[in-house]
Amino acid sequence: MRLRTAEETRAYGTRLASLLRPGDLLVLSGPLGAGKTTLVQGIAEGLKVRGPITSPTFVIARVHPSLCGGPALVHADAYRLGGDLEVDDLDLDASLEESVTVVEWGEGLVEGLAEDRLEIHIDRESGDDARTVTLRGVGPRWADTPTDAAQE
Ligand SMILES: Nc1ncnc2c1ncn2[C@@H]1O[C@H](COP(=O)(O)OP(=O)(O)OP(=O)(O)O)[C@@H](O)[C@H]1O
Ligand SMILES: [Mg+2]
Repeated sequence: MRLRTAEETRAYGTRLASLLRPGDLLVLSGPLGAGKTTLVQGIAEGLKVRGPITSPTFVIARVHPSLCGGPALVHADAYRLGGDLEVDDLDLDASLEESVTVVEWGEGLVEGLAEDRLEIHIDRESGDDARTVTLRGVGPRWADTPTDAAQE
């Protein structure tokens, strides 16, 4: 899926949110400035959670409670975790089973956390603002979920 502007990336995240359920884990990878946090902003809008979504620079993870009785959004930045600390160790004021958890830079770090996860890779293209997003659902949770539903 090609996303030409930051606005398109946000709108894509908002559509993606309609597929999400409590307990879901999303692993976002891609180079610096790819648009991972931008995508999370769209997901947050779709989930109707309290913002703002910013890069979790001084904290490892932030909990964004729902504004409508739905799941909270846990937004973590594994870039700062460094080692193999697990999100479960963070002692967040939220239950991961009841939340949607999104980990930026989680590739290679959080795989052991959950057998079910949606891997989202964002790549930059040279020259302009366009990004390419690739989804890969892993585990039984995603086996029957047509993730391309978010592509329309
Ligand atoms: N098509 C696009 N999709 C997403 N962001 C875009 C796009 N075009 C331009 N941008 C801009 O690129 C920047 C992406 O920043 P963002 O913080 O979302 O990236 P990131 O992947 O989270 O970076 P980091 O690795 O530092 O966490 C923003 O300033 C955004 O406005
Ligand atoms: Mg970011």
